[in-house]
Amino acid sequence: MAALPDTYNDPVRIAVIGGTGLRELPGFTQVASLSISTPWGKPSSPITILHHQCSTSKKVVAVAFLSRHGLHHQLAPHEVPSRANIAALRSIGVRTIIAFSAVGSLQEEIKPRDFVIPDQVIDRTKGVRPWTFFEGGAVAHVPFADPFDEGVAKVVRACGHSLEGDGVKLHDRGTLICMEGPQFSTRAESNLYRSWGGSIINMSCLPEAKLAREAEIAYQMICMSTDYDCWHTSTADVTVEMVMGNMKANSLNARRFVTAVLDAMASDAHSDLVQAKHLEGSIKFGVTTPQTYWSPEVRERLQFLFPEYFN
Ligand SMILES: CSC[C@H]1O[C@H](OP(=O)(O)O)[C@H](O)[C@@H]1O
Ligand SMILES: Nc1ncnc2[nH]cnc12
Repeated sequence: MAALPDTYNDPVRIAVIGGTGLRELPGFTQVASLSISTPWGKPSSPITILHHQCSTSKKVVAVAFLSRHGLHHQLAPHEVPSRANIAALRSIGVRTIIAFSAVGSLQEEIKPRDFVIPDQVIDRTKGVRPWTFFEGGAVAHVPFADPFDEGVAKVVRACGHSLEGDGVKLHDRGTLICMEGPQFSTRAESNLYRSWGGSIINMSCLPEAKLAREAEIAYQMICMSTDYDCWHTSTADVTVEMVMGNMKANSLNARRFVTAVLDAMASDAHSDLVQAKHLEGSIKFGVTTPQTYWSPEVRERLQFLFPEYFN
């Protein structure tokens, strides 16, 4: 097969970040494979540009796909270069990210293979992952009270519900615990998270969601439950085999879900949402360090991220 072009000229507004068990999106036409370098290094994988034909309008939209843990799942959660991933996606025009994640369930009613659209996160990472673009001489603070994008979430929930009864069960909201890993939780931790009101647990929402917010990108995670972690008294404790087994068994539904979301997002009615017009400009007012005090390195980094704001 001929190698794919390594350039793509039009801006790509929507990206899918695939996680465990979703390393590619089969069924979409691959039109380019981009190797992008950023001031924060290289992303987890080449960014594949896919053409997706919307099933209703027949319109063709370009979608970027990035594999969070690398093409061969060689990056542990704390090794994922999230700053490079988000910066590379923004540099090709991305303003909306649909991020996919395999999660453990912390609640009886969220059964393995159910989908959850989280609306809150509790940060249990340990400060070992770089988590901001704004450091080393340029300080910024962005609101993060609602870590996911409610506008995108609404569309995603409607798509999930449209597939219900067809093997898909969807929970509209939930509090996601993002733990450090790579080891799974102890039983005491799992029970603690339940007592905090946690619904699901993973190792990869943060800092991805924080960096997306800093980059003015609308971000929503679609989670698929693969296990009951280790709190449940009548099911076996989580193992990788269990996670992979449920992911594989339900991969068709995961792909149908993502396809339905891309179809919906492609509609003209969602054009402003996909371009994250509602987030545009927020960083301009979030930076507290006047540009005159920026070092050349800081300027170069922030110009890469926001060429339209800082020159
Ligand atoms: C292989 S089990 C733990 C692993 O699965 C999840 O990955 P992702 O969120 O990328 O789907 C979890 O966050 C851990 O990284
Ligand atoms: N139980 C669990 N804990 C953390 N991350 C997970 N990903 C899938 N299952 C998980």
